[in-house]
Amino acid sequence: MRVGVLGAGGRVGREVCRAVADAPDLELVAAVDPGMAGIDLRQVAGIDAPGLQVASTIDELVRAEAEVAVDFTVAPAALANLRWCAQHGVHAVVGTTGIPDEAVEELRGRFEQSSANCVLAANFAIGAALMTRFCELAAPFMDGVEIIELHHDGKRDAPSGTALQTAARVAAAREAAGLGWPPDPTEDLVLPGARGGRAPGGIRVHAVRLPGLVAHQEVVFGAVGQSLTIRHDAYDRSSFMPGVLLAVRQVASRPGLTLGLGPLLGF
Ligand SMILES: NC(=O)C1=CN([C@@H]2O[C@H](COP(=O)(O)OP(=O)(O)OC[C@H]3O[C@@H](n4cnc5c(N)ncnc54)[C@H](OP(=O)(O)O)[C@@H]3O)[C@@H](O)[C@H]2O)C=CC1
Ligand SMILES: O=C(O)C1=N[C@H](C(=O)O)C[C@H](O)C1
Repeated sequence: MRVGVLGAGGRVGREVCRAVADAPDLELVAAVDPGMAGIDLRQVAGIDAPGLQVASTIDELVRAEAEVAVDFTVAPAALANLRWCAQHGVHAVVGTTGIPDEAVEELRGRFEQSSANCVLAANFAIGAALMTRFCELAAPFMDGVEIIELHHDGKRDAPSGTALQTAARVAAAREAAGLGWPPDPTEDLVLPGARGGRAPGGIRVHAVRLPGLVAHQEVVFGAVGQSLTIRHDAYDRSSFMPGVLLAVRQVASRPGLTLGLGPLLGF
């Protein structure tokens, strides 16, 4: 499988370049990142990729005959890249967050019409996919729930894509169980924002940004006399790579657009 990485100079993109280059069944054929165009990939990602320079535009994927594009960029760029992939018949594995729901639906239509497929997941860490699944299981049995996500201080979007996905799945599980929005008893909001943002389904989301953190999330459920906390910690960006490689290997056999890692893991 010939793979091109979009956002190759970023925190996650560099890790993806290394993971693809190390995988015996995959070939790293292109690396795109406009801000680092022309720089040798050995310098950018610290891997042995003789002759591979960072390219400035996605058109490099055509020249390099890439079969799969892996996108870890920023939402507006990812949206343009994915439209390009659907149009040019290049499969896409996407981890970029912050793409609005309506745009995801537009992309679903485009990939349904395309010879290429797309796997889009807000979190490629297998532990994070399990966290979301465990939250769905807990949701019908607990009265209240709030999400606290904690990330490094270089993160551009808030709240995280993982938190929004978790909120959506927990809200759907609550609704299926006949539960409404979680109770919110605050009467006097002394400091605006103190109760976080309210995701669809009424679930409160709190975003923490601090140096030293990587990617962490706590989902706290409450019921009379008890609480249940489900937490996932990514201490290193290598944690996302098994999921990314799984998606790269499976994307050609999953028609249309697949949302989340769950379907690839069998849940
Ligand atoms: N799904 C998952 O498992 C995970 C998802 N993420 C998400 O991935 C995304 C990237 O995160 P991270 O690596 O930390 O961010 P970075 O800012 O470190 O990396 C993004 C890179 O993409 C580059 N870029 C911008 N526009 C383009 C373009 N059109 N083509 C190619 N490259 C482009 C940026 O360049 P410049 O800086 O010059 O703009 C930057 O080098 C975020 O949305 C984040 O939330 C992160 C971790 C895991
Ligand atoms: O920007 C990050 O770092 C991460 N982004 C993703 C998100 O927004 O959920 C996944 C993970 O939390 C790391």
